[in-house]
Amino acid sequence: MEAPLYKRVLVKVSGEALMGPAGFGLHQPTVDRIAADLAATHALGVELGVVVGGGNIFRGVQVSSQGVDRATGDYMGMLATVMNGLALAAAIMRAGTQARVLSALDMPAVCETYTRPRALAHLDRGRIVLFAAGTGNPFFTTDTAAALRAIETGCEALLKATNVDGVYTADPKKDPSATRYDRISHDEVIQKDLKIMDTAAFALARENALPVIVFSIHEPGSIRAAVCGGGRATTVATR
Ligand SMILES: Nc1ncnc2c1ncn2[C@@H]1O[C@H](COP(=O)(O)OP(=O)(O)O)[C@@H](O)[C@H]1O
Ligand SMILES: O=c1ccn([C@@H]2O[C@H](COP(=O)(O)OP(=O)(O)O)[C@@H](O)[C@H]2O)c(=O)[nH]1
Repeated sequence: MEAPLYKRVLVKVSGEALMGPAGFGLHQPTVDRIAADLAATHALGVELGVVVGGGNIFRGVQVSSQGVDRATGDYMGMLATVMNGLALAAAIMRAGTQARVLSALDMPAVCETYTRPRALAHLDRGRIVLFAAGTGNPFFTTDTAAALRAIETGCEALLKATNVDGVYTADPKKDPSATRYDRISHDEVIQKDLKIMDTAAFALARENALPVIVFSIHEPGSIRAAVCGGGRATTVATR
């Protein structure tokens, strides 16, 4: 029986992870697979917060190049994360685990508004908490939201479930000779400008000694494996 290394973690699920092979929007079998992995991780007794991205639907920078101002584009991006949060929460509940969506932007007819005490109360009661609408501010990313919520809610690690199986010496999609780190410090990631998460997110993680585990979401069961210290991943931590 695998044993979890952590009592409470924050999982960052990118919007793109939810589109699967579809190329845009939500691919329901992929959403269900990720929801099942989250539910199985929760069943190990781990308290789970999840920050969902929105890149499968909308990114602020895309429209800002087409004439919509950046802040407005970013609010549209944050709304996309709320849609993803609702879809993922519904899938988690279908998998038999309680889940709640807390949005950084007030939309009481749709879901609860994020407050730290509310999030902590849900986590204490064993519900998976989905943090939507990023930080609630334009010019930020959901990676920064993930680091922020992880620290605010006392998570022991940030699990970044992404397209690649770890942090490389360079972007592996552009440089085939790039090699993967098993372990690296926050300092080194920032100094070498390794673009797996934005610098604001890594700086926040470094200041608060929050380990970041980077692994591929395409591998079935990878969230559960990462929580148990298994699978292929890079650990970013203070040396
Ligand atoms: N040094 C690096 N190591 C690993 N991946 C990198 C690196 N630099 C850039 N990348 C790219 O970062 C991408 C993951 O970041 P991003 O697309 O922002 O993730 P997400 O959408 O999961 O938040 C990978 O697909 C990879 O191509
Ligand atoms: O705190 C935040 C988080 C997100 N966004 C907007 O929401 C979009 C979707 O988030 P992100 O690109 O981080 O999603 P992911 O890459 O994880 O799918 C971003 O492009 C931004 O436009 C924002 O303005 N503030």
